[in-house]
Amino acid sequence: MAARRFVSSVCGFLSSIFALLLIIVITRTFVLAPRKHSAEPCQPQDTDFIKVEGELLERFQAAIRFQGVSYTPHVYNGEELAKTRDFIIKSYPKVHSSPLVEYEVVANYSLLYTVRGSDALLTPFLLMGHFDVVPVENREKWEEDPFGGNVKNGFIYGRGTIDNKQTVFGILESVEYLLKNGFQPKRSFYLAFGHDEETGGLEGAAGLAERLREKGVEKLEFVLDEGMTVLDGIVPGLDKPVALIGSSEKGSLTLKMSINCTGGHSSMPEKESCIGAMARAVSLLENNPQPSMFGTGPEKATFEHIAHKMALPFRVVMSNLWLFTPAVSWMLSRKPTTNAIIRTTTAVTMFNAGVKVNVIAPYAEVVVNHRIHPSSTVQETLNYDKQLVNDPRIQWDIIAAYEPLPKSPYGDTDFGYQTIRMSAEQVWAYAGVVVAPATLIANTDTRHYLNFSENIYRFSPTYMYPDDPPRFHGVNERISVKNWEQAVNFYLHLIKNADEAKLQPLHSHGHEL
Ligand SMILES: N[C@@H](Cc1ccccc1)C(=O)O
Ligand SMILES: CCCCCC(=O)O
Ligand SMILES: [Zn+2]
Ligand SMILES: [Zn+2]
Repeated sequence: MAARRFVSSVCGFLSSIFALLLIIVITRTFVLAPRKHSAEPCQPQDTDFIKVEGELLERFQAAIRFQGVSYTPHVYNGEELAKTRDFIIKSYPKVHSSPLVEYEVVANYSLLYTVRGSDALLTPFLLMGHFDVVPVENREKWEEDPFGGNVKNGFIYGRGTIDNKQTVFGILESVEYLLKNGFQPKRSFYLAFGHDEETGGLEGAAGLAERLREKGVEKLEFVLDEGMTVLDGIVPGLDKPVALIGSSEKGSLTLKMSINCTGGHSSMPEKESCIGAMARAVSLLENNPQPSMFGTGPEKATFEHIAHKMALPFRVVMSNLWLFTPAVSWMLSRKPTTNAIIRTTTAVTMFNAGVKVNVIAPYAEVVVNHRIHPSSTVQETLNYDKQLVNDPRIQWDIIAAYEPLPKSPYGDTDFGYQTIRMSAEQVWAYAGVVVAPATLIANTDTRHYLNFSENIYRFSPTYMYPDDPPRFHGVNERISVKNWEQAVNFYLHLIKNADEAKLQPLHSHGHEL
């Protein structure tokens, strides 16, 4: 009898707990208002819009043909970068002759523009990008010449089309168009185009930032660099495209692990070679990823901003991360793109060992490239690796390292973030785009500008489907002609939206870009 009473009271207790959980889950899903934006629609139609055809398309194709490759710090194809620089100066006559614009070459190849506004009380903003590119590997796997700028099936193929010539030339096309049409900005703005971003910007961005300081620039309203993109069909549970604005940026740690062995004749091998020991270390690193930080950093805000647009099951889950974090963390870990948002990533990028087929390798070295989650640090990342590998024979050297960058605000009154958001919503209104803050999973030149502003954002107007992320630094990098047109118009909208003294309600847009 007592046992029966005990069981029924336990059941009663559990069912009341379950009922309470259910009420919390439903309340958080349907009652807590999803994040709404501050801007209301119903503004006059904004018909300003650039059609990319003829010379606008040909100019971008020509830009892709320059092979301004940067390899390691201070090692790059200077001749091709000089040609790119000169092509820019020649191709945009209004930008380079308007009395509103001053421009100068910095560190031989980079370009700095000052576009003077009429209202000195408005704090200037900065738009930046880079025109150097990473080398091309596996050329035979490319469908089109990586430096041909050819159009095939509506796509412009080439190294740099999405990293990052679409930004540099999208900005230039929009400023040229605005100046041609008599645009007189109220708010001044700067343009900074670097020539060595792919090797850390030690000459370009560093020199451009120094030049801004020399010109007396102390504060920037906001900075926009390359970064996260528009993702369509990549975030699980979201059938709308999402424009992720990088309000934070991961840190970076590039490590070298090395090991020395006695070497000798391959007819008398030890039980384990240097190569074997290093292969074991690599296998441990790849099979034991750094811990998930999901829910501790900016990625939580990303999902809070998009939850209300997700399919119901996902919406319930994303609105109740207090309960579902482990499940969501597992789900996001399954794809490289979403996994990179929730943890410090580990990429073994170089493995060198061996000198001859019949000689025991006297040495082996491996390079590991970590991108550090904003909730972690360089030291934590290194400690994790060392404890995991736990091999006293291995020497650890840090090649390059810096902490995750400061987080920028994304509130309803933050001018920079809201201006970028509004511009993305205007350009991709036809697709029902959702905009959210996010962590940039890679790295940019923005760390050279931290002293000018707390409002630093990383967003490229690139529209990506599931098969596109591997094109970054990879094979068959390309951008659709339509997306190139959207990129130009994104910067056109951004510059116009930023020219207001304060946030304006969202312009309603009828045209599909
Ligand atoms: N943007 C490139 C190059 C880079 C690396 C590290 C720091 C800054 C830039 C990357 O993320 O790999
Ligand atoms: C994803 C955006 C690119 C990151 C910076 C770079 O590789 O140039
Ligand atoms: Zn790159
Ligand atoms: Zn880039």
